[in-house]
Amino acid sequence: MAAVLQVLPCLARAPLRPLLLGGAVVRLASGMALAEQARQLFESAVGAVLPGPMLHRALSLDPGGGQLKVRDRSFQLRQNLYLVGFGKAVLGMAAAAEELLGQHLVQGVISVPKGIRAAMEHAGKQEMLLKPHSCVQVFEGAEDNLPDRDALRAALAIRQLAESLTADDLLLVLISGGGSALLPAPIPPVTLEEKQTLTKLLAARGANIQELNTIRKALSQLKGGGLARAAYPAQVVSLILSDVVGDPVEVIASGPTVASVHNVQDCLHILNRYGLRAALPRSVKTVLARADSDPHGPHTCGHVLNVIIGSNALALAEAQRQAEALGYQAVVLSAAMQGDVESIARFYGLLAQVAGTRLTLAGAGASAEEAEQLRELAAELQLPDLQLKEALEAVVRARGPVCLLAGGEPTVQLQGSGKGGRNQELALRVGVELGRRPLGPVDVLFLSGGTDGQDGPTEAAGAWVMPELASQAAAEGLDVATFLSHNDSHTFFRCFRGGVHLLHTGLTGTNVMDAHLLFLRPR
Ligand SMILES: Nc1ncnc2c1ncn2[C@@H]1O[C@H](COP(=O)(O)OP(=O)(O)OP(=O)(O)O)[C@@H](O)[C@H]1O
Ligand SMILES: O=C(O)[C@H](O)CO
Repeated sequence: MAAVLQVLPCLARAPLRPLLLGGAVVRLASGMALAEQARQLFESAVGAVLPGPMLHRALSLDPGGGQLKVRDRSFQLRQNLYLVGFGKAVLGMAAAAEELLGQHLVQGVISVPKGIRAAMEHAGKQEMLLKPHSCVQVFEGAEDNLPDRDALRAALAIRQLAESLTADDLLLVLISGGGSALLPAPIPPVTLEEKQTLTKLLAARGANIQELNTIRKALSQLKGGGLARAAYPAQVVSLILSDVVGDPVEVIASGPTVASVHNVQDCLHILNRYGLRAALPRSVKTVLARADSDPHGPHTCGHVLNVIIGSNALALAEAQRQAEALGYQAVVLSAAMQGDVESIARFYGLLAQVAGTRLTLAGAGASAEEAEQLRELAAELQLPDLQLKEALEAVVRARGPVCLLAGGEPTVQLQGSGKGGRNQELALRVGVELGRRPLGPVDVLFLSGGTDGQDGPTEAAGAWVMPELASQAAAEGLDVATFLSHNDSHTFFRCFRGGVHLLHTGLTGTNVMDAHLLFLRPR
């Protein structure tokens, strides 16, 4: 994420509104190009979870300025407000907090990705930057999302500030995705390098974020509630931007203000599962053995208020509202899209086929076989919040344009050395799926984008596709299957039709995983 130096101003556009002409709502859905609408809805999703709007929704000062309200809780302010933060979106969150809290803020320390201030400055995103003489100290580190010496220095400064607080103080903690790598404080004798190696090995062997962060918590002074313990007896309010499916506060950034419920057995199971138990460094074994005999048991965090202030579901809800304003029948399918990218692509292909047929033939038992395949695949994917039945019912009722929205984080098993990201790979695969299925007399478009504005190590946020993709590509001499076999989706989209299918937003300053938009418009 840190490598991108360009942020386009398009995300600052006003929210979409239906046009009012002579009192009548002009249904833009019938006129505006689908691709442009898709881009705008994606931007509206991201706009709902930008640091400024999020912080303003979560925090308010009473008119006298003596009380800080966080949701339904009030905190007395008397030169006792401190701030720490860590994560990819925390620079903008801290800037918004500083703007809102003004001189009430006594001191702060944040840990953010390397190069992020320069990137935001370069893009003219002043609202993502702290004021020139800010009381918040900024550390940049964790290049490539890996803990490093700079991030360690930041973590120690954060710990020092937390430990200096008293029972009269209030600590505001800003947390977003990428926070784990930006807050490394291994328990001695574990070294930073040992922690780095173990994390890399677990990730490379396919450990999911829950497993990875369980291990990180066991080896860290600040994760798994450690930061909250360091700040005790001060009150702690954590404002959390979720980048994990289901918004589990104990997993996001490894839950530094949430008491850990895992024990050493959980860690050993995970290390066993990935064949890492036998080769553990002595230091790691020592720390795990010590934790096992910890007479205090799990620590509580009664002095902490953890609040999710931004999530994928929130972003999708805003895009849904805007789609409805454009005249679409809009349904959120799921904010927990997880699984192999190939299966997810097949899911969207089948969904477009079933929905397309129902939309144009009004149900009537059409595409029963595909509907069954779709249900089976949905069951296999085990998406906890999937609203498939509701979405298909809405399609039958619609008799007009439909927008199905979803979000989450599919997985790509990297096989080739190509350039791409999970959104571009998903879009490309969905393009192929759409091309090989009968969809009926309906225009279909699928867009997939990373809400942080950077999909994998590319400068694009994602891409959009239509059913004609594979045939148009072939006419240009591009073989989609070859690009896919090398995970080379970005190279494909750069070549295909001069790159017009790429979604470019630049770094957005937020991150709530990915958004998927499927449009069906009867011709
Ligand atoms: N060539 C490629 N093709 C497809 N996916 C890729 C490719 N290279 C990397 N990826 C995927 O990109 C992801 C890493 O990129 P990125 O930094 O955007 O994701 P992330 O670490 O989950 O961070 P964030 O949550 O901020 O998006 C991984 O899921 C990885 O599998
Ligand atoms: O930092 C982390 O642990 C991941 O981004 C999940 O929040």
